[in-house]
Amino acid sequence: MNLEDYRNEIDRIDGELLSLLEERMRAVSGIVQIKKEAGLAILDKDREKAVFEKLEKQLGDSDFKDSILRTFEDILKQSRQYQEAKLEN
Ligand SMILES: C=C(O[C@@H]1C=C(C(=O)O)C=C[C@H]1O)C(=O)O
Repeated sequence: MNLEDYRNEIDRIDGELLSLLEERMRAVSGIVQIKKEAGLAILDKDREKAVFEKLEKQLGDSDFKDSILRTFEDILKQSRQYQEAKLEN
């Protein structure tokens, strides 16, 4: 594959990631409504530990481990920030 081929592949993958991230945020949006009604805390450390344990098990190429896990740390951080903003309103 040449440079353009790889970039086309990245564009396709970015499109898939975008849809999946939107889908994930829609689920987060449902969760924050439940938390709001039940008066539950946004941060759930046990759940986050379980999320990361699952991800580590599913990881295929260990060479990407640190980069991918850091990306998920950001995804969860954004998820919490979104929920905090929703709870403020
Ligand atoms: C979405 C939740 O809220 C927080 C964000 C999480 C996530 O984005 O995966 C996981 C746990 C919580 O700290 C949840 O409680 O499931």
